[in-house]
Amino acid sequence: MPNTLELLPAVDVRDGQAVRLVHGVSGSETSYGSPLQAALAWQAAGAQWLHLVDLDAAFGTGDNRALVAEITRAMDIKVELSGGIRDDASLAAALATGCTRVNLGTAALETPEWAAKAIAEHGDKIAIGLDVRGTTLKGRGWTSEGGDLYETLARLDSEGCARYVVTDIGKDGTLTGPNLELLKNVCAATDRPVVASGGVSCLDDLRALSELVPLGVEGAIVGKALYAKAFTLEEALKVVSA
Ligand SMILES: O=C(O)c1ccccc1N[C@@H]1O[C@H](COP(=O)(O)O)[C@@H](O)[C@H]1O
Repeated sequence: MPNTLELLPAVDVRDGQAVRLVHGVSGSETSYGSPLQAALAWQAAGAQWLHLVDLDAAFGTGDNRALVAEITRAMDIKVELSGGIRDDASLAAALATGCTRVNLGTAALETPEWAAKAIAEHGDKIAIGLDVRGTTLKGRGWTSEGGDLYETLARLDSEGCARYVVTDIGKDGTLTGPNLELLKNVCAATDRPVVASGGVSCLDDLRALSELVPLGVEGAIVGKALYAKAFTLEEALKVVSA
């Protein structure tokens, strides 16, 4: 397990544009232009990872699969791909982009047998996105309820899930700081690495998340703060490598 926090700048794609949402609510988006340019900018700034989300596929309002594949193929860095990966065809297409891993969200809640099969077949190329309000999991673009966080975590642990990406929906896109209590509780409940998502607003948030690395927080997804220029990615990378 690495002893410094990995940073995953996010590019969320809706209708061909890089966007940020507030609380993941469809319609709340602010547009930031070309997702390829955003991804290339994060790579040029020194990112080792890109967190790339097809929001239309997650919401069921179409998809940006061709564009997401083009972006993934254009990257020299590791790519974590998510949004709408829910069956054999979408999983095969996602893995064929050459991404480093994929996140399954809704599928782990609605088709747990299929998700378990994907975990068994693809090992650490699969992460499960645990998107929560309180301790209730959410799927389908965070509009449907999917059960209890800790019960699902125990089931996925027993199925061999390699890693979790934990998003506090109440924090996502709000620049109000990560939910450190939630992350500590999840780390206490599993021995698998956890990637934190939602709420990062300033460099001190990254310092606070870095303190959770010994507990099992492996990385942090950073979105709005970078687009709003609260800090630069270069500054963030310096903070986490200190
Ligand atoms: O990232 C977001 O802002 C987001 C908002 C609303 C829904 C999903 C979102 N992102 C990620 O999409 C996948 C879930 O997709 P699916 O359920 O597997 O189709 C998950 O990684 C979310 O964190």
